[in-house]
Amino acid sequence: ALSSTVYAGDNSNETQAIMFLEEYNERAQTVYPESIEISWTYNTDITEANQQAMIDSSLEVAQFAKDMQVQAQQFNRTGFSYDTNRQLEKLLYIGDAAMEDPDQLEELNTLQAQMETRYSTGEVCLNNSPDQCLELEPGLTRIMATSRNYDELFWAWDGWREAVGAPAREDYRRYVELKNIAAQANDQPDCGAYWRSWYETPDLQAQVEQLYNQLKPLYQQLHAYVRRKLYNVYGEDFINLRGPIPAHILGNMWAQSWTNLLDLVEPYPGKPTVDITPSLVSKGYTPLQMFQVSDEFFTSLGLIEMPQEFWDKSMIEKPDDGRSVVCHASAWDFYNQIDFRIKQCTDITMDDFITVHHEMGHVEYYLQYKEQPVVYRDGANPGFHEAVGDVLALSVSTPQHLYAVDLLDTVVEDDEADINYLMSMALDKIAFLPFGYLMDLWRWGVFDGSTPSSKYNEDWWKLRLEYQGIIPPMERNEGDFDPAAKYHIPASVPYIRYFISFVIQFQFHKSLCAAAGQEGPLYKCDIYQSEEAGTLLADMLKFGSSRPWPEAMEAITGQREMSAVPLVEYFQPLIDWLEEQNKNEYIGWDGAPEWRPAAPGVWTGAGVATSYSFTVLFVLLLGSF
Ligand SMILES: C[C@H](N[C@H](C(=O)O)[C@@H]1CCCN1C(=O)[C@@H](N)CC(=O)O)C(=O)N1CCC[C@H]1C(=O)O
Ligand SMILES: [Zn+2]
Repeated sequence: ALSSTVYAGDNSNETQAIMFLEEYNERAQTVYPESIEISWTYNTDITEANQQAMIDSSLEVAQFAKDMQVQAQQFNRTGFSYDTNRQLEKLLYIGDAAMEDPDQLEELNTLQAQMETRYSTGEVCLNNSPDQCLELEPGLTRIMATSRNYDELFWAWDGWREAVGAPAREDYRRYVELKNIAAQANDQPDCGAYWRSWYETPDLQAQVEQLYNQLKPLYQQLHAYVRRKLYNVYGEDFINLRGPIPAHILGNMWAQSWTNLLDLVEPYPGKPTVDITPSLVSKGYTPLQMFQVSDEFFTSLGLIEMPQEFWDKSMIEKPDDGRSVVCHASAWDFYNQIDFRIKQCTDITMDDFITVHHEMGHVEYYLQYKEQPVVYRDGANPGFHEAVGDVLALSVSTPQHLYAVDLLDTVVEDDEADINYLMSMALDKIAFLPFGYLMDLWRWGVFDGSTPSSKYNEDWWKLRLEYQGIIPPMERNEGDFDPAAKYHIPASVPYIRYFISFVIQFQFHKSLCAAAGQEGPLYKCDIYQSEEAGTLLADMLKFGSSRPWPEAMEAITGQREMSAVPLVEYFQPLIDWLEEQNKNEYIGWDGAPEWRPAAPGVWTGAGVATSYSFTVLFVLLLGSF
């Protein structure tokens, strides 16, 4: 609906409107590619000059978007066709580019670039010695994934927040003010409302809250079971069996995925592992081979292969020439129907193998809708874009598939092995749900003013306790700014899309499995080489954002709603198993409100040095007898 800021002109000539849209589509495919290439240069070589070039270029693109908006506003759209109307509307709401004051837009772009640079170059140094510094990828990520030392984990967790969290607070406070000014220039009350408007779903918040409440019992069961297992490892000083879990011992810097705890929590340890990390390493897999295996899965469905330019220009490994890069993995559409890339500091792990599929899912979507007008080269909604790669990964991850493509040497098919597999999937998909939900619960509160900057960290940890059932290993205060330790906050990338994706990907999986003629339990389905499944998916992807997302949902699932039912169906055997396992556990974490974990010890890396020197000393002593 049009209102004060964005008004209608009086030109009712639809032929002129269509000619304008065609001219826009032509010019956009020069303006955007040039700017995205400059952004790519910064992302793959962080320097002051490249950062400034990106800021300058984004100001030029904003001017182009503004010029186009003024032209789009001349039309009176009331009598126009659905498609002309929809295309024009996409040109009226242009995000930050709508800001009236160019100085404020430059300030905002500079803040966003500075926050991204701080995060991407952040590091934690041992004993403050500059030659023992670790960046997030791969150093700190590997520690969070593999260490079982409570103090070492705290060192990495706290050091990262000290390096990139607290220092971002003031930038973030000003960023929020400017983002809200931009939102109001797009006729929205605040930035959270503007981000939600992309879903064209008036009751979006109510819908995601309902989905979360339907899934909360699954999460509480998993939380209780994992808490018990962590209690067996870390003991009663650090784990209270009726309370929240310390945030730094869940195998991930943000506790958003618990897959790295599989060796601690596996229900039936005797079975062959479903984690292919050892296989990838022992078989000498390279990042390129990981990408090729993923591409082969996509093409086995009849989907479009990655083009030559993708292989020529992507960055799939962290450079070793001293360059600073934005390691956080991402997929890139250059909006010229030719250039599509992934930038990933790929580590040889199952986590990164899954991420490769996630990113390639984005590129597949780009390829499928590249014939659409530029204004429609987007997901049906942002959650759809996040779901594509993950849907395929649900098939790839099955032990049967991994065995078939020689990524697992042995596979056992019995009830216990199935429970092990479902546990490994739950550690990713169920553990994620509260995090995927709370990230934007916090940000929506920040943008609408209910969370003032004086309560940024307090409200963050309130949500982390209420939804994730985790607690900081040490008392936090407003001198900290922990949300900025997660990429999407300083990088200004909305997050509810991932929560939505984790729900709808199981709806898509169920429909694609039916199309592939797979009859067994949903968690065993593998759509590999099914052209029927591929066609069903591709036909929806080709829509881009040309139709409202319920139509895209209907194209795949035959109905128009988001639903948690397929996710619950997929995990049902594990839910039953967990309820049995947990029958004497305290479910939830409100049973010890006064409890706090004991303080972590100081980690100087001495743990390694001491044990090493002790061994040497011991051998010397032996030798002297
Ligand atoms: C690893 C992944 N990186 C994002 C993604 O791929 O979504 C990157 C960075 C932000 C947006 N982005 C893109 O690539 C977009 N250009 C894609 C598009 O919209 O076209 C990521 O952040 N993930 C994956 C699981 C949960 C979440 C996390 O790791 O918390
Ligand atoms: Zn994504």
